[in-house]
Amino acid sequence: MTRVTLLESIERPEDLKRLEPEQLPQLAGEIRDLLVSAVSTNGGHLGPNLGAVELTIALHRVFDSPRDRILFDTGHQAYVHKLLTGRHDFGSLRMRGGLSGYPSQAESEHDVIENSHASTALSYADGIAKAFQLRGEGGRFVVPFIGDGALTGGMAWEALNNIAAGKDRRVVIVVNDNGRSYSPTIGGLASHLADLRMTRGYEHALDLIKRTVPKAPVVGGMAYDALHGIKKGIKDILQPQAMFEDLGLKYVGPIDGHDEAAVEHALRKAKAFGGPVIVHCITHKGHGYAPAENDEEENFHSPGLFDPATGRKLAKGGGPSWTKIFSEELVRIGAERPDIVAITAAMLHPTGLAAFAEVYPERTYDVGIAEQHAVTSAAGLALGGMHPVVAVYATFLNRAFDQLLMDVALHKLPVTVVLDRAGVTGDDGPSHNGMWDMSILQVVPGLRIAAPRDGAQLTEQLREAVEVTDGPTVVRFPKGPAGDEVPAIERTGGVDVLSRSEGGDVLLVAVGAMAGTALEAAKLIGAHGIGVTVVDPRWVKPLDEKLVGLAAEHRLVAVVEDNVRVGGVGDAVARLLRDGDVDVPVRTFGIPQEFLDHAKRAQILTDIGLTPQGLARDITAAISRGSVLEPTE
Ligand SMILES: Cc1ncc(C[n+]2csc(CCOP(=O)(O)OP(=O)(O)O)c2C)c(N)n1
Ligand SMILES: CC(=O)[C@@H](O)[C@H](O)COP(=O)(O)O
Ligand SMILES: [Mg+2]
Repeated sequence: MTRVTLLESIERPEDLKRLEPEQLPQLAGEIRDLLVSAVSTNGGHLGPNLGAVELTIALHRVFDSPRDRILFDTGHQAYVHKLLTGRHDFGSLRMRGGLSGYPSQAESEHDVIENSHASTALSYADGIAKAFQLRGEGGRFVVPFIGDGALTGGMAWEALNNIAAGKDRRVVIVVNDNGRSYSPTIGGLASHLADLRMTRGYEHALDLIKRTVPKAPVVGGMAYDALHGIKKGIKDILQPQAMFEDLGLKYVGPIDGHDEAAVEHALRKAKAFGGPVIVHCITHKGHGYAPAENDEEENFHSPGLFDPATGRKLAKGGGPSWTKIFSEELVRIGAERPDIVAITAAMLHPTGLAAFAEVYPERTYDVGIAEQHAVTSAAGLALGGMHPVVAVYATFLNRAFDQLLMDVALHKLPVTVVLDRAGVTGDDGPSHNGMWDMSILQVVPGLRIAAPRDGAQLTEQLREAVEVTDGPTVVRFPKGPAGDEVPAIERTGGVDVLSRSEGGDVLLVAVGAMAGTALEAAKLIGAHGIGVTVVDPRWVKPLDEKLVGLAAEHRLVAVVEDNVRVGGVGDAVARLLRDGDVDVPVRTFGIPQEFLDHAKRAQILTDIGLTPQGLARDITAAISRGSVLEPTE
C-alpha cells in the first residue's frame, strides 16, 4: 500500500484549505522533493520555485482562485501553483504535449498570464481590477505575485502608479523579494527593498504590540495612547516603506516568506484592508535545497539537467556555445577598445557578459530587467563617446524596439545589440522564441543585422559590428552549441559561397545558423539531379547587391531563416530582386506566423520543415512544379 502523500490529496485549492496548519511543513517538503526531482530530469526553473513554496501555499489558502485571480509575473515560479491546482504530472514538464513551464490557460482555469516576459503582472492586475469594478464584481481580489527582479522593470512602476489611484480596488500585490534576478537585483529599488529587509523586526514588533494591546488592562485612553505612541515611534524609526505609501499603497511587511503562518496572517490583513496593498515577503531563492541556496553563479535559476543527490550539473555536450564564443571574443575586443562597454538587463551570466565584467567591471552595467532603459542608456553612452554592446535574449528586444528605432537609429549612434537565443528556443514556450527580430528590425533605417553561420563568423562579424560608427548594428545567434565551422569556398562582395553545383537551378540563401542545415538539404536535392548553389549573405540588412547577379543565374531562390517568414530576410531578398529587375521566383522557408507551443527546438524545427529533409522535400517540389509557392501566412 503506497503512502498517499499530502500533495497527492490536493486536487483543488479547497483540498489545501482543509489541511491543518501543522500539516503544511510536510506538504512543503513533499513539494520541494518533487521540484528537485522534476527539474533535475526535465530542466526548467528550480531556484525561483523552491523560494515560492510557502508563499504559494498561503496564497491558495487565503484567496479563492479562480474567483480571485492570482497572477504570476514572468511565470517561471508558478510550478507550486500548478501542483496546488491539480497538475502533478511534472514528469511531462516542458515536454511536447506536457505541462508548460509557465502558466497556461489551456491547462487550467487558475492560470492567467502565459507571457514569460517580466514586469507585466501589475498592469494585468490593474486592468482586471478595473473590469471587476465595472462589472459589479468588486468583491473579487486580484493578487499579482511579482519578484524583486521583475519589480525593476519600468512597466511595474507605470502600473503601481495606476493601481494606487484605485483606492477601492481589491489589489493585493505580493512582492517575492529574494534579492535576486539571476544575479543580485540592482539599483535604487533593490537597496530600498534591502532597507525594508533590514527591518525584519518591524512587522514582528507591530504584531507584538497588536497582540498585547487587547490583553492590556484598559486604563482609559492612556494605555492606548501609550502603546499607539510606541507603534508610531517604531513606524517613524523603522518605517522604511515610505516609498510605497507615498505612492498611496498600503504596505505590509517585511514578512518572512518561508513562515507560512506569518504569510497567511499578512495576506488576511491585506485582504481585510479593502484597497490596494503591497505585501512584502522576504524569501531565499533555492530555499530548502542546499546546492540551490548557495547559488552565487546563478546556476540554479534555470539549471538544466543535474544530479539531484549532489547538485552537480550534467554536461550538455556539443562543444562551445554561441554564448561562450561571444563572451570570450568580447573580452578580447575590450582589451583593444577602451570605448567598448557592456550592458545587461539582469542577465549577466546567461548572455555571456560575466567574463567581460570580471575583467572590466567599471565598463559593465547591469540595469535590472529594464531592456528599454538598457537601449536608451546605451544611446547616452554612445553620445558620450563610448561604443556600448547591449546583450539580450532576442525575444526581450521586442521590449526595446522604440528605443532602438528612435533613441539609437534616429541619431545614427554606434550601439551594438547582441541577440542571444535568436530563432526557435523551444521548451520555454511561445514567448521565449527569438523569432521576430529579423522582421521587426527590417524597418529601422540605418540599422545593420549580422547573422553569423558559425563560431568563426560570429567573432569576425562581431568585430565588424563594433567597427561601425554611423548607426546601430545587431548580431544574432541561437541557443546552444555553435557546432562545426562551415567554411566558404569563395567570398563575392559580402556574400560567402558555401557550395556550388552545376545546373544552376536553385540559389539557396542560408541565413545564419541555418547554413549547416541548408548544405545538407542541398546534397539531398542534388540527388534528384537539381543543381543547388548555397550562399551565406552574412549581413542580412542591408543585403549585398551581389545576390542579384547570383539569383539571375538560377531558376528559383530559396531563403532559409530561423525567423518568422513574414517580413523576414526572404521578403527582403524578394524586394532586392524586384528592385534589381531580376524576375526569379523567391520561396521563403522559415517560421510560420503563429505562437509555437513548447517542445524541444529540434521537434519544432521538424514540425515547421526547417530540417534538411523538410527543405529538400519542399524545394524539390517547388522547382519541379516550376512554380512559386507563395509563403502561406
Ligand atoms: C523582459 C524580460 N527580460 C528578461 C527576462 C529573463 N528572466 C527570467 S526570470 C528573470 C529573473 C526574475 O527575477 P525575479 O523577478 O526577482 O524572480 P525570481 O527568479 O527571483 O523569483 C529574468 C531576468 C524575462 N523573463 N523578461
Ligand atoms: C524565464 C526566463 O526568461 C529565463 O530564465 C529562461 O528560462 C531562459 O532560459 P535559458 O537561459 O535556458 O535559455
Ligand atoms: Mg528575485
